[in-house]
Amino acid sequence: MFEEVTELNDCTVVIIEDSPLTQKVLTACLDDMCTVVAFEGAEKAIDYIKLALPDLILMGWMLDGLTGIDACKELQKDPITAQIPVVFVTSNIKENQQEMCWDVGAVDFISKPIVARTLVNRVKTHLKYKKQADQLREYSYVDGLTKAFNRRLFESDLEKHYRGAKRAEHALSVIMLDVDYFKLYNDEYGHLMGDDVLKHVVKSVKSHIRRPMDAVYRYGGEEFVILLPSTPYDSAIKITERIIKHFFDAKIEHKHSPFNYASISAGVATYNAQSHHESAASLVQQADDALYEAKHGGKNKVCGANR
Ligand SMILES: Nc1nc2c(ncn2[C@@H]2O[C@H](COP(=O)(O)OP(=O)(O)OP(=O)(O)O)[C@@H](O)[C@H]2O)c(=O)[nH]1
Repeated sequence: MFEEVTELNDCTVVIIEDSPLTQKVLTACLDDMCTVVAFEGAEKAIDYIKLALPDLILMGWMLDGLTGIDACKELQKDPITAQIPVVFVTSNIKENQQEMCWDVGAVDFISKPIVARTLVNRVKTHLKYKKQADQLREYSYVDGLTKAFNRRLFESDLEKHYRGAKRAEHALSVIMLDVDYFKLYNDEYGHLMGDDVLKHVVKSVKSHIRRPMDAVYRYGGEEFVILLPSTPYDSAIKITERIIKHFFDAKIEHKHSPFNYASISAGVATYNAQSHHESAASLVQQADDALYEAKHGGKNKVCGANR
């Protein structure tokens, strides 16, 4: 099931260590294998980790500012950074201190003085595990045919982004997309060609959503949903218009469509501080209602719920 993990040079290891000498030794041992970024203090390191999402953290026990234990607790609070394995680099810590490390999510220890070969092999093993875990997560959340994310991930991302939008008073736009006259397309050109059309929907979407948090999910058979966090209604409408145009401009022959080519319709709904959505589900329902309007108002177009 796994592709064998052989290349580690696209991995990043963050070292958080207040001793410049230990930092130097760790970096020198690892930087032939992967990218290494070193910090003396935990606060700056945490800011970097939240943005860069490295593959492994080598954590000192005492650091400038927060302790290694405090830094781990901070990383555990965020479900995304909590997934990054942490290895403590320590000299003779007591049993109860080791317990504290396990309690805050450490996956291993490396003892000082550093033995280069042990360090390299341990780091290699943890990086391989991390890559395999990432692959597995991806397989379980990605639709095999279209490579969009699947419905299961959509439900959890929707809830997460909806809560985030409410808390931060940001906008959250939801776009429902559906292929027009798709039953007729399948009947005329066959299921395999139909599958290619679905792949093309995702390609069109992916070429127009660029922010790291934007994502497209396969919602059902020929229906897709896009989540655009921190994206106001007008921008979501513009992006959707571009996606619809990009898809149509591929000129995929469809002789049973009045447009002669395959097309998609879309509905947009946006949560913002002024809108009245009781739940994330009601936001999706609004986008779905807008999609229904687009379908019944001629197709190959977008309708919005927040006009
Ligand atoms: N090729 C292919 N077809 C699929 C897949 N999943 C669903 N479908 C087909 O999508 C079609 C959806 O048909 P309808 O719901 O009637 O929608 P439609 O024909 O597009 O009609 P409108 O949406 O009103 O334009 C059905 O024929 C399904 O078999 C898939 O994975 N691959």
